[in-house]
Amino acid sequence: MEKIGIIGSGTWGTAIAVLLRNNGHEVTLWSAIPAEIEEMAKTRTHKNLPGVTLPEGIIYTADLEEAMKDKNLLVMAVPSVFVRSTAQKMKPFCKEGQLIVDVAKGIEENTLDTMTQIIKEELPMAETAVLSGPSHAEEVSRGLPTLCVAGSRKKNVAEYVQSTFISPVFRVYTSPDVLGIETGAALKNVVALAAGIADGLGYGDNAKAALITRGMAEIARLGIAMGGKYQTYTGLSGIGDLIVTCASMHSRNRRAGILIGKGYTMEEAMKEVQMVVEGVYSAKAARALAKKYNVSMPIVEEVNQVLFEGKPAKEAVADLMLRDKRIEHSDLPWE
Ligand SMILES: NC(=O)C1=CN([C@@H]2O[C@H](COP(=O)(O)OP(=O)(O)OC[C@H]3O[C@@H](n4cnc5c(N)ncnc54)[C@H](O)[C@@H]3O)[C@@H](O)[C@H]2O)C=CC1
Ligand SMILES: O=C(CO)COP(=O)(O)O
Repeated sequence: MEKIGIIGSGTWGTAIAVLLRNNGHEVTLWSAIPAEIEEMAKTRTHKNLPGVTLPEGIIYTADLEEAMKDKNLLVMAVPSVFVRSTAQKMKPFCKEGQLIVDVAKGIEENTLDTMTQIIKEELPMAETAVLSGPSHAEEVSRGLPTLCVAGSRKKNVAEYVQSTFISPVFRVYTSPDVLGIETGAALKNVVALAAGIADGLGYGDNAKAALITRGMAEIARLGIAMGGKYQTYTGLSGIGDLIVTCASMHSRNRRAGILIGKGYTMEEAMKEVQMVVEGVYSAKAARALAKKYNVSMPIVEEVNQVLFEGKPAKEAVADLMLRDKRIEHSDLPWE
């Protein structure tokens, strides 16, 4: 049995608490918002996970020291925009070699840092890892079969995360490609906004499949330029997560996109979804990274124009359709 502190009690932190508690670990769940965690402790439910009763024995706290004290593993589960400020608050309680597994998916807008890079900057004494893949909280919290990948540069760390999280309903692979996992995780949210917008416009399944495929090409192009590995983008944290986020009714990014496609502004859509829409924050970072690495990302560019420059969604799709004629990438030379 491991002692685990989960930093963040949104839907994902809570679903992970359910998984890890059912795996027999001692689980402490922390929230920055005392009223939120008190309500969860009282009702053993989460407002955005209807029908799920939280298992017995989870410890609920708004005290960061309590959440971190004597823990074998911490899970960073706050939305990406709060990862830096939360890591700063964790500093006084963070011991040498403390393992922190990031599960937040994003790239910081002003620094272009990934989540484990932020954690390392703020908590240099910590050991970091990442857990990612197609894993909606709504399904994980109900014990539905899910597969993820645990990433660390160190094999023993990745394998420790794997053995802590793995269960008959949650299969975990390992990978040394932390950057590939983190870039796939953050960038798929931007493409999922585009997929949602296409749904909101009433465009069909062909358009969806095209966005997933060409979106993956953009993600892999940028990720590989940054140092990620091709195979990672064909794996669970790449195409796997992109598919589920573009297709699932649970996806916050897709749902926000649908509303935008129907004519809502970005702000109205985010308000309506009520949970974090990470793609909105990662979109600007993705555009900046595309520029920095001189990589073509037309879908990311159009999403930015729709979100932040008032471009009508229909016009964005038309502009994607009317781009210059291209070859689909192939290693096979022409005859
Ligand atoms: N929900 C899901 O199915 C999955 C989410 N993720 C990732 O997990 C991260 C968290 O997402 P969700 O749990 O869905 O978010 P959520 O929208 O359900 O929860 C947001 C939480 O943010 C917390 N919060 C508010 N202000 C804060 C502050 N100042 N400092 C720290 N925390 C604060 C609140 O406790 C709130 O519960 C995101 O990066 C998301 O991409 C990853 C995989 C699955
Ligand atoms: O990352 C996720 C599933 O793997 C969650 O995606 P959304 O934030 O779009 O719901």
